[in-house]
Formats: sequence, C-alpha cells, structure tokens
Amino acid sequence: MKIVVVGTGYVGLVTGACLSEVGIEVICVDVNIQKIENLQKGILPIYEPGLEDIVERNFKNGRLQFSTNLAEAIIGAQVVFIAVGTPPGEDGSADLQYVLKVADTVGTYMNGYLVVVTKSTVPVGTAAKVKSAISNALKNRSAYIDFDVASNPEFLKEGAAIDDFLKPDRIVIGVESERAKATLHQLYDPFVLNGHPILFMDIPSAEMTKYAANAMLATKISFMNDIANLCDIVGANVNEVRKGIGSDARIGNKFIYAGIGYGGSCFPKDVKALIQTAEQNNYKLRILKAVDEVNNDQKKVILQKIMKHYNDDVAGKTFAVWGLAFKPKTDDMREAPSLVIIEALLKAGANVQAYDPVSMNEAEHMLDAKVVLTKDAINATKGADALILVTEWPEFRLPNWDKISGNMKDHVIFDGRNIYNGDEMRAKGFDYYGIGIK
Ligand SMILES: NC(=O)C1=CN([C@@H]2O[C@H](COP(=O)(O)OP(=O)(O)OC[C@H]3O[C@@H](n4cnc5c(N)ncnc54)[C@H](O)[C@@H]3O)[C@@H](O)[C@H]2O)C=CC1
Ligand SMILES: O=C(O)[C@H]1O[C@H](OP(=O)(O)OP(=O)(O)OC[C@H]2O[C@@H](n3ccc(=O)[nH]c3=O)[C@H](O)[C@@H]2O)[C@H](O)[C@@H](O)[C@@H]1O
Repeated sequence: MKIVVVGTGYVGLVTGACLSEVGIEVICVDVNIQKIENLQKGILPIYEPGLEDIVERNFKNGRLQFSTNLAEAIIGAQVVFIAVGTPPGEDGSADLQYVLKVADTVGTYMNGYLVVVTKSTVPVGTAAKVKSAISNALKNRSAYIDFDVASNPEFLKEGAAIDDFLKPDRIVIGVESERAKATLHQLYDPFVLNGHPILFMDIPSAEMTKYAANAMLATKISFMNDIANLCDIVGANVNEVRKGIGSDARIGNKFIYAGIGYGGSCFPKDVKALIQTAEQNNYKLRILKAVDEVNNDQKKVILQKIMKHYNDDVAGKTFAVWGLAFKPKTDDMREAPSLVIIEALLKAGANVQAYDPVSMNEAEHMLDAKVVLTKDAINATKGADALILVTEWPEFRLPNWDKISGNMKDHVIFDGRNIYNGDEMRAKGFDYYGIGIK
C-alpha cells in the first residue's frame, strides 16, 4: 500500500513515521522546503521521544520518503492523509484554508481511485467541503476519477505520540463507503493487535468525536483548577481531593491534576472552535465557555500569588523559571503558561532566568531577549529571589536543594504543578506556594 501524508508537523510526521514502521510505503509532503530538506538530512523539526529512531530507520530502508511535490507524490497512492494545521481564525473557528488547498491540489493531480482522509482536527462538515473541493478540481480538468473522503481524527499526545499512535486506545474513522472502510481497515489492522477497537461511524460523528474528546479533557482540567482555587480559599488540599474523587471509577484518576492551566496547540484552540461551531448553529455551549474562561484566568493564578507575596512590587526581583514547554517531554511552547507568566513578570520590572530541558531553541525566538536562558536548572537559580516551577519535567522533581538554597538570594517557591510537598519545602527553609495546596 502506498500512502501520502500531507503536513510534516507533530501529527503528519508521527503518522507517516508510524505507518512506515509497520511496513507501509509512505511519502510525507510539506510546503515548507526547509523542513523537507532537513528531514532528508535526518534533522527533525520537532522533539518527540522515539520519533528520530523510527524516521531514521525507515528513511534508510526507503519506506519513508520526504517531498515538497504533492502532485507527484499522489500518483499511484491509495490513501492521502491531510494533516496540515487548522489554526484558529479571528473568531476562534478553525481556519480550513490549508486543508482545502491540499484538497484542491489532490483533485488537480490525482490519477486513480483515492481515499482522502482528514486527520487534522476539523469541524463537522469539513469532509464534505474537502469532497466538493476535489470534485471541483476534477471538473475543471474534465476528469472523471472515483474517490472517497473519510475522517480519521488523531488522538496522540505530544511527548507520548509514538506510543499513542502505535498502541491507540481506539481508532475513530468516519466513512461513507464500504470501499473506503475496507481500505482503512486494512491500513489500521496492524495497530489494533492489542484488541482495542477501530470505531467506524458516519463522518460528522467522527469529526465531532475529536472535538468532544478534547473538550471533555479540557473540562476535567478547568473543573479541577476551579476546585483548587476554592481549596486555597477554604483551606482544603486539592491533591487529597484529587485522590479522593479519582478513586471513584466513574470519575477516574487521569487528567484531574490542578495546575496553571492547559496550554499547547490543541485544547485552547479546539475548545474555542467548538464554541464557534455551536454559535454558528445558534447554540451556546455554556460549559465550554466557562472552561475557556477558567483556563485563561488559571494561567494568571500563580502571578496573583507572586504579587501577593511581594505586596504588588516585583520590580528588580529575579525569578528562576523552570520549564517553558506547555508540558513535559515536548519542545512545544504554543500557548504555554510560561509565556503569560514571563511576559507579566517582565512588564512588572522583574528579571527572569529560565531553563527548559528541550525547548531552549524555541525559547530563543518566542521569549523576550531580556530573559536570560541558562544552561541548566541549577544555574537558573543563581541570585534568584524566587523559583517558579512551570512545567513538571522529571528532572525538576528531586533537585539538589542544598545547591539551590546556596544559589538563591531569597528562598521562595511558586509551584505551578504541585510537584513538591509544602511541609518539606518549608522545613528546608523555603516559603512555599502551590495551587490549591498548602
Ligand atoms: N499537535 C498535536 O498534538 C495534535 C494535533 N492535531 C491536529 O492535527 C493538525 C496538525 O497539527 P500539527 O501537526 O500540530 O501542526 P503543525 O503546525 O506542527 O504542522 C502542520 C504542517 O503542515 C504544513 N502545511 C501547511 N499547508 C500545507 C500544504 N498546503 N501542503 C503541505 N503541507 C502544508 C506546514 O508547513 C506544517 O509543517 C491540526 O489540525 C491539529 O489540531 C491532532 C492531534 C494532536
Ligand atoms: O488534539 C490534540 O492535539 C491532542 O491534545 C491533547 O494532547 P496534548 O495537548 O499534546 O497534551 P496533554 O497531555 O493533553 O496536555 C494538555 C495540557 O493540559 C495540561 N494538563 C493535563 C492533564 C492534567 O491533569 N492537568 C493539566 O493541567 C498539561 O499540562 C498541558 O498543558 C490530548 O490529550 C490528545 O489526546 C489530543 O490528540
């Protein structure tokens, strides 16, 4: 089977690499020439654990190829995955221009039956738009070639993308023909040897499933953050509450960690896009509006704690910031809480010394030049008044507190992910602030 994956971002590259890993011939296409040239030299555009090995192995054995030429790549292919970006437009709705551009190119150059699959996160109705873009392009060249569209949303998490793709909890596929169903069944069979299901459904349901999944996960997080803020006020401990409710199987113990808000390229954008889909259909998703609002405020909760501690004056204070990526095991800083926190500190006249295990390159072009980027975590604490834990990388869990203590001018910790024990930190001589814990 020959497959084309369009877009070599987190989703496209992981999809292409993992499909080639099970023996399928894959061409990954991107309009970004630099990205493709780098990939051909073995340089990956993103940090994702395990990805480099798979790309290198399959590029060397010839099953995985990289190209900027979609017109050429689709010749002889059976399936095309569209995995390009769907960034938020001005009103928050998903911008489909890149998806539809790919559909138009496919229709202009395809030469035989194809299943065109949207893997990007797209609102209900997008596969129908893809179908009509392809039909129009075919009509323009007076070509009569059969094709099917399908929706196959991706559920991978950055930092765990390879495992999520190779061993998915489920695969969701929206189809409208038996032929497309059979092709995609064959393609995905190697990924469900663990017995997890391939869920075939109609296309609108598949498109909606993706947004509903992300919206539900975002809701769990905002709910817990709201509860954490109340815990702070009434003197309860959200970590205990989490364990208390998480052991109820109906609630579950995953995705209920309070912190400084969800970030990344997906939850913020997908929650907003779903709210917009509802509004375009004269419906109000009241719960999701609250989820979004709580999250925007939550990124500032740690700032409020900082300002309270310093009586609203942080001018001239130096903050060590640990973690810049929106979550551990990725270099992705899109919508990261670190951006909001650092910007506010700089605006208030504070100095920032920051460190992240893998996103220092990203940080160089995403952060103000005033931020001092240090070579390791310990160095970031030199002369600092306070330490802010923003991303819970494993290496921050048990650092050398004696060295840190000796480095710091004053001893305050703002723990945005509740990874330290407040009593233990106080015993080491630190003032300690968590989120919903004492
Ligand atoms: N990042 C993630 O963890 C996940 C993302 N998604 C969804 O997957 C989609 C892609 O997301 P990412 O991979 O993060 O995006 P990304 O921004 O990392 O990559 C998108 C790629 O598409 C390329 N591209 C744009 N237009 C193109 C065209 N006409 N032809 C060829 N390539 C083109 C860009 O150059 C870029 O390399 C989005 O809809 C996103 O919501 C879904 C699940 C997980
Ligand atoms: O559509 C997408 O792009 C993806 O979005 C999320 O994946 P991702 O954004 O990579 O990362 P998550 O692990 O979900 O974390 C998202 C954010 O939530 C935060 N989070 C997560 C869990 C939790 O309990 N508390 C919490 O604050 C994380 O710190 C992070 O900022 C979903 O988990 C994936 O299933 C989905 O495919």
